[in-house]
Amino acid sequence: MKIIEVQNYDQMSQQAAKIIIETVQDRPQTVLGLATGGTPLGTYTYLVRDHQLNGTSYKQVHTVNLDEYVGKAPSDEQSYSYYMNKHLFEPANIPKTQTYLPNGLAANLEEEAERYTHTLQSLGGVDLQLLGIGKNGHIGFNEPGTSFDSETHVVQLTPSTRQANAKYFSSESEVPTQAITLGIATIMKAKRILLIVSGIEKAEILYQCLYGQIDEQIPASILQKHPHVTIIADQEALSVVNQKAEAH
Ligand SMILES: N[C@@H]1[C@@H](O)[C@H](O)[C@@H](COP(=O)(O)O)O[C@@H]1O
Repeated sequence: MKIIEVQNYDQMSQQAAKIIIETVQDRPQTVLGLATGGTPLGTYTYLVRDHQLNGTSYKQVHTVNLDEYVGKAPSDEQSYSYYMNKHLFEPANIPKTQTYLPNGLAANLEEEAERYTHTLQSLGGVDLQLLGIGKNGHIGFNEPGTSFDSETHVVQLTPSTRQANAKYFSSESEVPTQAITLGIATIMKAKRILLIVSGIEKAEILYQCLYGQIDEQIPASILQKHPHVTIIADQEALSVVNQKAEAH
């Protein structure tokens, strides 16, 4: 795993955007795996800025998102679909027909999860997967205890995740209780993974993910086994890693 330490959130966002831009310029038909949450927002801002200033084209790119809340329509401001359209797809002019998210309104959620797996396969898999990490070590919406062999599936969100994500809703009770997410095995099939981490509240879990036991209780710990992971983390997020390194 390659760890790039940066000073702060802005530098993390800039560096992550640089890697994505280079990947797309190098291979315009790249399949990008994308994430939501607060962490990637700055990265998307830099991608959009570069698109506007330098004209990097996303016309041939396909995007596959990690997850979507069950019960949220794309027109709903709290859906991940709405978030992606607003922060990246529209301002970077990515053709809508080439962007994919699970359908959180599907009548049969299990079938939708399977359909999403097929979509991903038909695209030939993800070339570069952007990932954030939840405070409990989740990736996508794969909560602690999820099998490392899991493919795309429907999940019950844990109280801690619903609490952490409540800041994007008017109250915690508004946070959906279920989501559809790419599984851990699905995420691990990406050719390259770019994990971005910022802030002191992720410092302990980042340490455990990078140097702790590979354990299903800490979903992101599986990344230790991926052959091509780059982690861009700021000083706060790396503070526990650095403290422990000094102590040795
Ligand atoms: N499903 C998303 C994850 O993909 C994301 O990594 C996590 C962390 O969010 P934040 O970046 O806001 O800390 O939030 C959600 O649960």
